[in-house]
Order: sequence, then structure tokens, then C-alpha cells
Amino acid sequence: MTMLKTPGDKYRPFPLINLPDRQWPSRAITQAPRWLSTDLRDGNQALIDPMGAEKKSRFFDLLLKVGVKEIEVGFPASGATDFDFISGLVRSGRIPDDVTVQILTQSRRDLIETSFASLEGAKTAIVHFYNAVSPVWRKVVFGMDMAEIKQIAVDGAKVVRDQAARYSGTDWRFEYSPETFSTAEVEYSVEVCAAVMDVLQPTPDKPIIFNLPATVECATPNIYADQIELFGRLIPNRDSVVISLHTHNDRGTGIAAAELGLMAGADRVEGCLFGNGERTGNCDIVTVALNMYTQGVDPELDFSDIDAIAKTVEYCNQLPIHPRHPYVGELVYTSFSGSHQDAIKKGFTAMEAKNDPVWEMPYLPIDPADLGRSYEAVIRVNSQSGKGGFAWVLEQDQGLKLPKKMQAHFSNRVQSLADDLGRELFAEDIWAVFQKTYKLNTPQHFQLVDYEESKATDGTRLFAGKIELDGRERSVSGRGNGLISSVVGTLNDAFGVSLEVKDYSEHAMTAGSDARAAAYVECVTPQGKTIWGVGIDEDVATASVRAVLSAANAATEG
Ligand SMILES: CC(=O)SCCNC(=O)CCNC(=O)[C@H](O)C(C)(C)COP(=O)(O)OP(=O)(O)OC[C@H]1O[C@@H](n2cnc3c(N)ncnc32)[C@H](O)[C@@H]1OP(=O)(O)O
Ligand SMILES: CC(C)C(=O)C(=O)O
Repeated sequence: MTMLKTPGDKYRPFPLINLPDRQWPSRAITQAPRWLSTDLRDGNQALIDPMGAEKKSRFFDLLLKVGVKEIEVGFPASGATDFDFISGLVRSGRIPDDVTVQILTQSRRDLIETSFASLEGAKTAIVHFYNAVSPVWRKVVFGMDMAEIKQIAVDGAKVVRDQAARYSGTDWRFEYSPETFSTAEVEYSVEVCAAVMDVLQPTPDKPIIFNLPATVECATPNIYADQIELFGRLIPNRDSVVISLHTHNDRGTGIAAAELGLMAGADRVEGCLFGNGERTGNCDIVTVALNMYTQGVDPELDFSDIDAIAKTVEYCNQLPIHPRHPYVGELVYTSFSGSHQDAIKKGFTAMEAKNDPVWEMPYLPIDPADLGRSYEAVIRVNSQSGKGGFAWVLEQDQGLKLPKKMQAHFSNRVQSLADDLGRELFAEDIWAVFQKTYKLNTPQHFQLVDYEESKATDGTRLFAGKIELDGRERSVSGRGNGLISSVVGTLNDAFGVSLEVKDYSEHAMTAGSDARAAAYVECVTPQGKTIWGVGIDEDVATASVRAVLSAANAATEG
């Protein structure tokens, strides 16, 4: 078999929904929905090895920490693992008062009865029952017509109602899913849901949750939004109904569908952390929530330590999270390419300089620090990188802020190293080549001896010390530009090294090394060659002398 030249022979386009006065395209998401985590159910049923009690327990605690208030804890009728976990959880008293657990069952008497038994003793709980309603399932799975399918839902609702009356100590809530909603006729789903309402008699105080799943995502997300908006218009007693979204990601647009569904009037979103779930996964509620956050809307979920959350999720699911997964992947805040690095570095400088917290950052839609990520990984260096890349790494790692012209000078060295090694350059690679280029860790040709610094009455630093070469020593002293001129003059007069200083800068160091000041000097030799010198020292005046000596060493060593 190969891909068809005429796929239309095999596949049909999804029909559009006739909703010319649709409202959702001009709406925005302005508040957090109710969130339902289905990690322990839809996520769990999609795992190669479903979670046992220990992993389920850890996941449950994680969800509490994140702040999820409604948690689908399992499918009690699936077997002892889920039943025991759920009944154990209920009896343990580990369910906080503001958290409601939910279970799922097919709309079948025996399974519903088992499900209620698992929740016996709960203060409050949501019983979620479902049956598929769309044409292919009606025809292929059930071999039933529309009336018979509706009857499955109604019969299930009756069992749910009667079981709730039997276990009257619990404040029961109900959720019904017309499974495969997004591939069914909306009017028919409404008809089935209305029939369920007739049995369960929801009220505005005790509404029923209608979960409208894109069980298999088969259309663009605008169509799902149309279906949700239409359902909301047609369902009777809308104020007694909570509309819940449950999207899957078969076309890769499960998150977009949930977002458009919220714009279309839904109240609640079901999904899994980082999008685990059947086939291509459920809606990733982390991404939906953080998308809201980056629009200035509080999602009411806490992902401040996203890496710890990811670690627990990976452990429980035994599935890795992709390095490019939105918000959490290892590489999602990292730029390797030169122009991105340049823009990000400028962005951080501009953020430091401005006096308000509004995030204006090229290429980074969210501040990684909000999710507990450091800025270190924001820029990494390889052969695709530019000046901004290594300058950032030297600044983060060593506290050095290279002058722009010097970055251009050092750039060739970094580029050659990256090309030679054919791999990422780490901070230690860049620091090593920097030290080598500016003679920082090699035995110095010109040495500084017997030196000290003091503070002048105007607060500037005064330097006094000696330059030494091959046993010959010459004293230099002074401060600021005068000191640099004195060193350059001494090098010329006493040692025959002629350098003209073109540029000089210095700064206090805030990261990395123990030293506290760095100085950079751009010199030109009589032959017109540009040489940069770097000095690092506890004191700024000493750093500046060292910078000139570093240039002199480079000039004399060739
Ligand atoms: C889209 C979703 O994610 S839905 C959730 C799916 N999750 C799970 O299935 C996980 C847990 N499930 C299980 O462990 C098992 O399916 C069990 C134990 C619950 C039931 O197992 P079985 O009794 O073997 O039934 P099975 O699930 O295979 O369903 C087959 C029968 O139920 C019928 N059925 C399927 N879904 C439903 C439903 N929602 N309501 C009523 N009947 C249903 C089928 O038509 C079929 O009937 P048939 O035997 O007359 O042809
Ligand atoms: C049972 C429903 C909610 C479901 O999991 C789905 O349709 O994907």
C-alpha cells in the first residue's frame, strides 16, 4: 500500500457547520475554566503499563499541588487496580474538601453499580458515564439506530439516578459524555443529552456536566468551536448545564480546539498534563493554562516548578516529554541561532533598563523564570550562533560583559572552534578559548608585582605597583585614564612595546568568578594591528593595568 494520488477516493472532507451568526471568532478567553484532569483515567488507559497504586497516588498528589480541583481518578469497573485505588483514596481522607474526584463508566448497569460501590463514603463525587453517539459507532460498534443509542444513555442515566439514591450519604454530581460528539450530528447529541436531563433533573444549583468530546479529532478546530456554540444554543435549560470540553489531538490541534471551544461558550476543560492520552494524546492542560497566563489571565493552576512536575509525570507515565514540548521541553527556551540570540540578549538588557515588569522579549513568549527555569539555557552556542550567543554565555557564566567591538574580535575564534568540534560549545569551552585568546591563564610575559590599590578622597581607585619582565621592574601608578597612559608609556619607554590605546571600558562583575571587576582595552600596534586586552581583578584599577599588560603580552607573543 502507498499513499493515494486521489485521497478523495478514500477520505471525505468533514462537513461544515451551518452557523452563519457564530459569535466565538470575536471572543477572547478572559477567565480560567474549571479544569478536570483525566491523567489517571484517559491518560492512564493509554499507557503501555497502566499506573499501579503507587504511581497513581504520586500523580494524585501532584495534581493537588498544581491546584486541580476536579480529578478523574479512574475507571473503577476496569478491574481491581482502579477499584481499590479509588475506594482506598475515598477512605483515606486524602481528598481535600475543595477537590472533587470523578470516575468514568460505560453506560452499562453492571459497570455503573461497580463504580458507585468504589466511591462509597465519598463526601462528594462526580459519576461520569458515556456512550458513543456518532454514525460510524452506531453502525459499526453497536449496530443500533438513533433511538436505540439514545436509549443506552437513558437507561444508564436511570441506573445512575437510582444508585445515587441508594448511596445517599454522598453529594453526587453527574457527567454524561455523548462520546464521539465531534463526529456526530449536533442536534442528535442535544437530543440524547436532553433525554439524560429528563432523567437526572439538573438544576442551576446542581447542574449536569455535558462533556462534548472530540474523541477522535477529525476536523479543523473552528468546526469544533461551531459545534460547541451550537450545542450551547440548542440544549434546554442552559443554566443547569456545565459544558465541558474533551479534545484529542489526532490532527495536532487538540489545544487549539479546546481554546476555540472556550471562546464558543464552554465552562470546563478536560485534559492531561503535557497531553498524554489515547493515540496522539488528550488536550494538554498545561499548555492551555499557560497560553492563558501569557495573555495576562490567571489560569488558577500553579506550574511554578514545571521541571519537577514534568519529572513526576514522566515517572508515572513512563513516557518521555518531547524536548520541544510547549513550555516544558528541555529546548523550548533555548536559542542556538545567531539572530535569535542577538535579539534575546538585547531583550534582557532592555528589560533590566526599563522600569516596568511588562514582558517584552523577542522570541520568548513567557519568562522562563515564572516556571522555575533559569536563564542559563536561554542561549546555547553552536556553529549557527552569533556574537550574542557567546557574549551571553560569558556574561552568565563568568560575569563578563564584553564590549561590542571586542565581541566581533572574539567571534572568529568561537566560530572556528564550533566548526572544528562540530558540536555545541559549552560554557567551559568558550571560557577556555577566551582565556587562551587573551592570555589569561598562560604564564604571563609581562607580570604585575608589588602592587596595591587604595581609595582616593574622591572615591576613585588609586593603583601603585610594578611591571616586571625578565627581572627588570618599572613602577607605575595613578588612576583612570592617567594610569592607563602611564602603563602604556612605561611599556614603550622601558620595554620597547609600542601600543596606542583606542578604547577602554570596565565594569563590576556580578556573576561567575570571585573577581569583582573586568577591564577591556583595544590597542593598535604601529603596524596597524588591533589587539584586545582583558584584565580581571578584585580591584578595578588593577584590572585596567592587567588589561593593558594582556594586550602587551599578545603584541609581543604575536
Ligand atoms: C473514548 C474513551 O476513552 S472511553 C473509555 C475507555 N476506557 C476503557 O475502556 C478502560 C476500561 N475498560 C475496561 O477495562 C473494559 O472495557 C471493561 C472491563 C469496562 C468492560 O469490558 P468488557 O465487558 O469486555 O466490554 P468492552 O469494553 O469490550 O465493551 C464491549 C461491549 O460493550 C458495549 N459498549 C461499549 N461501550 C459502551 C458504552 N459506553 N455503553 C454501553 N455499552 C457499551 C459494546 O458495544 C460491546 O457490546 P457487545 O459485547 O454486545 O458487542
Ligand atoms: C469518554 C470520553 C469522555 C472520552 O474519553 C473520549 O471521548 O475521548
